[in-house]
Amino acid sequence: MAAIELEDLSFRYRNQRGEPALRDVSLTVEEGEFLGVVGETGAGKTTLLSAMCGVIPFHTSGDRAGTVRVKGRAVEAYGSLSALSSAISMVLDSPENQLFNLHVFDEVIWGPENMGFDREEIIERGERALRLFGLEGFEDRITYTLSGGEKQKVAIASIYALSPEIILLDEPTSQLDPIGTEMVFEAIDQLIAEGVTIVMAEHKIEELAKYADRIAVLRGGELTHVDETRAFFLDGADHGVAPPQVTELGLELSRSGVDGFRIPLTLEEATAEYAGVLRREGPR
Ligand SMILES: Nc1ncnc2c1ncn2[C@@H]1O[C@H](COP(=O)(O)OP(=O)(O)OP(=O)(O)O)[C@@H](O)[C@H]1O
Repeated sequence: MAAIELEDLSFRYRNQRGEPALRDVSLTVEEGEFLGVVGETGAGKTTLLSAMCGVIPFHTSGDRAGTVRVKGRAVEAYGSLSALSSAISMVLDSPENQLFNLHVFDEVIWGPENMGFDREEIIERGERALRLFGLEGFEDRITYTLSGGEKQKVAIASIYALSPEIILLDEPTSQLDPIGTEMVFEAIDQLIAEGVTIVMAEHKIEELAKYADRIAVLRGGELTHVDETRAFFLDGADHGVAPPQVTELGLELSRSGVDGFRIPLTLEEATAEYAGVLRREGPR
């Protein structure tokens, strides 16, 4: 069964003028897939993710047409955002907006507590989430003293503790430096290993090239292109997204030196590494 199905989805915010935020978007996300969503500012990425996870229509109203199904069931049929959250949940771009508790462990168990699990299950879920994302020892850390990357990892762990089968990430690295970005992608790697379905809006095309199974392009609210990642970059299709440049990769693909200081790879190393990524049976 598909994880998410969109059929002719259109949406206009209540106070929106001009073109609607989404126009006739049809798209299927398979179970266990990692779909990257790219597009310029205002293209509709956040709106698309909000419609997938039920923020639209449960939280944000407007004119909506078409259907959104999560695990074969229309989003409205779930009845509420919290009913949907055990199937699909979203990580926002700013961790500050989604960390509510003073201590890391309280943050991670906050969702399971609100779902009404018994105490043993709550603790088990919290510990498992911290273990999975390498956050053991962070239990008593004060959330606002964490680095940006650590905060975002805690945010992902907190969503993971709800065991949703589908996790949406809305530009989770947009406010992070390269080290923080790497932390987030390490966490995403864990989600992939756990078989979680992932939809991620992301500007860092090099990271999507490495991790995503398919890439979708939104432009002016329309889905203009969707393809398997390898074909997306190699087929030269006119999707308007610049392929990862080797020179950019030279900056992106860096390794840790002393005290975590980043050492850029040489151009030859970066080229070889990117070719290696593509040579494997696709990016993933
Ligand atoms: N609450 C709102 N009310 C009215 N219009 C909105 C609202 N939120 C978004 N929009 C408009 O809908 C369109 C799509 O916005 P959206 O935030 O989905 O784009 P985006 O691709 O996520 O952009 P960014 O990369 O800047 O986050 C834009 O024209 C935006 O101005």
